[in-house]
Amino acid sequence: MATIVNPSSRGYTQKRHTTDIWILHIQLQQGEPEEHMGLFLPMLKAMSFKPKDVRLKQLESKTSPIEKYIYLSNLRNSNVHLFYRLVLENFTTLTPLIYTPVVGEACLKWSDIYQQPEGLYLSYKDRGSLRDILRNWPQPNVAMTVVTDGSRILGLGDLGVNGMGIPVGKLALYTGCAGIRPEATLPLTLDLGTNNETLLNDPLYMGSRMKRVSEDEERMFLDELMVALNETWPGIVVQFEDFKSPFPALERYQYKYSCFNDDVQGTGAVILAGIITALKMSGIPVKDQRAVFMGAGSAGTGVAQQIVQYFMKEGLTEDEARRCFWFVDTKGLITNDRGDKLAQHKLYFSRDDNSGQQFKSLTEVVDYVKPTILMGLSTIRGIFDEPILKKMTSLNRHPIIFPLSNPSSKAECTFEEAMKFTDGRAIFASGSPFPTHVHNGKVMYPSQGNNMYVFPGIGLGSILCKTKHISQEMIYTSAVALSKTVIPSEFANGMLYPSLDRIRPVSVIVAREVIRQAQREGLDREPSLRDMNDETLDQWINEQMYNPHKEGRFNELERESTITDDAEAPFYEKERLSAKL
Ligand SMILES: NC(=O)c1ccc[n+]([C@@H]2O[C@H](COP(=O)([O-])OP(=O)(O)OC[C@H]3O[C@@H](n4cnc5c(N)ncnc54)[C@H](O)[C@@H]3O)[C@@H](O)[C@H]2O)c1
Ligand SMILES: O=C(O)C[C@H](O)C(=O)O
Ligand SMILES: [Mg+2]
Repeated sequence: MATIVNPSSRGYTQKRHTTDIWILHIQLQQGEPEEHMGLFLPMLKAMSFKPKDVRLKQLESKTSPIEKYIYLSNLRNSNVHLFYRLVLENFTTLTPLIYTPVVGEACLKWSDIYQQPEGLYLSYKDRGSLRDILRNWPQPNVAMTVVTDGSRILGLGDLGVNGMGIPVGKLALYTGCAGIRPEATLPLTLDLGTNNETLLNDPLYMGSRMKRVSEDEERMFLDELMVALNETWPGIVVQFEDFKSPFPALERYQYKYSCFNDDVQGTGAVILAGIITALKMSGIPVKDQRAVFMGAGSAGTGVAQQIVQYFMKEGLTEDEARRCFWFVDTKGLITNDRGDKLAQHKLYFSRDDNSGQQFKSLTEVVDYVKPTILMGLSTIRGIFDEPILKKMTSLNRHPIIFPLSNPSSKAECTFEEAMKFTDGRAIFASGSPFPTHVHNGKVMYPSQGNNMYVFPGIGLGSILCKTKHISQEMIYTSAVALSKTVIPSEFANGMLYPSLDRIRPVSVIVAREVIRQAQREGLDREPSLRDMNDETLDQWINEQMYNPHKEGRFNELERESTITDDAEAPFYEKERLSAKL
């Protein structure tokens, strides 16, 4: 039977061995039947052994996406560098498992699948002591936090503390995409109650069994939190995530602290970048664009505001730009004379040119507006149905169709539906990933307009230049920078975003442009970066980024360990590489 060479015989201390070899060894020791070891046999016979290969095989052997999610979470907790090495080497295939869509399922089941603490939960009872609690966090140098109150997790609604999957997942992308060191990230979930009855009645639910606190109470809690975070880790960048709208914290804090709301601003930036490229593809000038937005929440209005800014830079007046948008919410087209009191964030886009007519359904609105762009941020799966998509195709040579609701189960249409019902003519981007589709023998490539293209670079740039706050122009600049990263071959394939395989260099470009904009506005507090030209700055940014390939012990093991037929099994010592966290 094959056994594994004792690493000390190759000059390694046993301590250096990773958990991977231990797992293989235990399985062999237990005399697993050969058919069960099928996955491992070729590796055991191979001369060159790589822990990451074993991990990928083990991952493949998990049958359901949620098992894969749990497997990867455990790997991150037991061997953080190996986890990030795998992520970086297999970014396109692993991202859907560590983030959307599978993170949605993980959040739905969070209390059931809970394995270990992966972030900090602050509950309403903790108010008055937030600073002391933060000081107990074992990491001295936290630079970035993603914070949610779980009140609107993706398109899945109020999931209370089960929303922790989102800060954990987004921060994994910060590390993966932008090289923020894992120990410099703090996943933070506020337990301010939940209005989700299913959770309140679930004996396994880990959050407080109380209804959500009032808006005023939440605001006071956030006021204390922002002070506490900045006293504990001065200059920390705070990303607000998945708070139910209306969420006034952005207006309250954006000029006081280094913070941004990813659902409003990150979404706005990433979708603007996609729209800039989509307009080039469609060939229709800005002044002739008519965009119907299904869903008028934080993301929808955030996206439209960014596009307004772009249309103005392209020569429209603010009023002309604003009038390119029609919003639909649960009550139909948003108009001034609809008869209900509109939420503050909807007022700007409310129509006054409807001549008293009110339109309830999306179909009626599409017939009335004849849009060039259809944007979905409504959480209604399938609302972009066959008749709507066909209608868009009859109106446009290349209709721009963006079903952005997450996770995939909430998407307004799938890529396949979009291709089928527009005869392959749609210019498409979704929030969650979809597979390629063959239409009339031609492979069609979906674009994923996900915030992960911008928030890592926004965070990285903000941290590195020590910005005083994150301005609207810095966000806008990230969008323009992203739009310029699409290369001709991607454009030719109908892709609106760069390939995810290039996410690190793309994040460097976004970070650099965010820094440059902070410098233009005098917000930066790291003057040495001003003297660098772009090339030097890019190189410097790269040098600051966490690179799992250069970290620690397993790197040596990767290069040199082998498996032979007759050696002793290694000693296993559970060593938490993430112990710093
Ligand atoms: N880039 C991305 O991938 C990205 C980024 C942010 C948000 N999103 C997704 O966008 C969706 C919305 O996010 P949000 O922050 O705006 O949420 P939100 O709760 O603030 O807004 C949701 C909007 O949808 C509308 N809506 C809900 N049900 C409706 C119905 N039956 N008919 C018409 N309108 C309806 C609501 O009126 C509201 O205006 C979520 O699914 C989220 O995951 C995607
Ligand atoms: O950024 C994302 O991946 C998703 C977005 O924040 C969302 O809420 O759906
Ligand atoms: Mg979000």
